[in-house]
Amino acid sequence: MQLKFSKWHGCGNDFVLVNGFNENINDIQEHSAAICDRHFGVGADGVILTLPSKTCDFRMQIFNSDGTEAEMCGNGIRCFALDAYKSGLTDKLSFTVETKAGIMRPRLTADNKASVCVNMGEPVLAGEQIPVKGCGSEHIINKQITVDDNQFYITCVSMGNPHCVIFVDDIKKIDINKWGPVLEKYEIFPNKTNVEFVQVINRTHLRMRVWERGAAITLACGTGACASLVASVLNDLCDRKARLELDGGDLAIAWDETDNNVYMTGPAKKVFEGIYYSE
Ligand SMILES: N[C@H](CCC[C@H](N)C(=O)O)C(=O)O
Repeated sequence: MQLKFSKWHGCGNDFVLVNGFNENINDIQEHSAAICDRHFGVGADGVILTLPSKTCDFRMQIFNSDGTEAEMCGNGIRCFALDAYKSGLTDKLSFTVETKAGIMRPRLTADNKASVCVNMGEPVLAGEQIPVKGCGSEHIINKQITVDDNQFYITCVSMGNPHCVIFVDDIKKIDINKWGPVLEKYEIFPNKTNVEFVQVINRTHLRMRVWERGAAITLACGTGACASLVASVLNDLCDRKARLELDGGDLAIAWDETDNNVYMTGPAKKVFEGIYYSE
């Protein structure tokens, strides 16, 4: 297989983007883990496909570096949108993208600097829809769980993909490599979950680190930043608009009170193009 791709990142969360209009992408999911391998492949947190859609301007598919398909990717869709515009697939500055998490609406800034605002839709809070087992339609806000004799207080939010948000006093003291995988696969999460650890700096500044479902620690997670903002508002720890400071950069997240949609604004950067060869 030969595959033309472009390599992008959003706050250091990096992706191999493949244009499904031109490339043969039939069995790409089974190759996605190999493509993402940082020694034997291109190296990335995920593979993102740009595809036609019957209902929207485009369709986006996202595969994690372990080969699993996710419903949505916040950093990825900013890269997706800027790539679609810069590669001439569209001349529109705002358009619709069909995803497994619903229709997303990226908007590019007129002077085409590499900042993209995305309407990420409404957060889902009912336990059974996130999903979190055994909670019915209850919202999971600051709920105590005990995992391997350790207590955690979790707030769960879906942005189309599941997130478990945990507030900590000092982000530097959390062993994410230990607790991330344990919580990702914890029994109450039937589809597993992304895990965000959040330190509240003040009511308009959150510091977040993430263990991503299917990708382990990444430098940033856009859907996770949205979920972290929503969880912080639900716990009255921050305002509805805040700076999310991630390992790889900052995102501006706002949960609009009038339309209940979450808006994410942040950078997207193209690093290189190439051809991937697989035996
Ligand atoms: N690992 C995530 C998908 C990528 C999301 C993240 N990279 C983002 O920017 O939102 C999941 O399985 O739900």
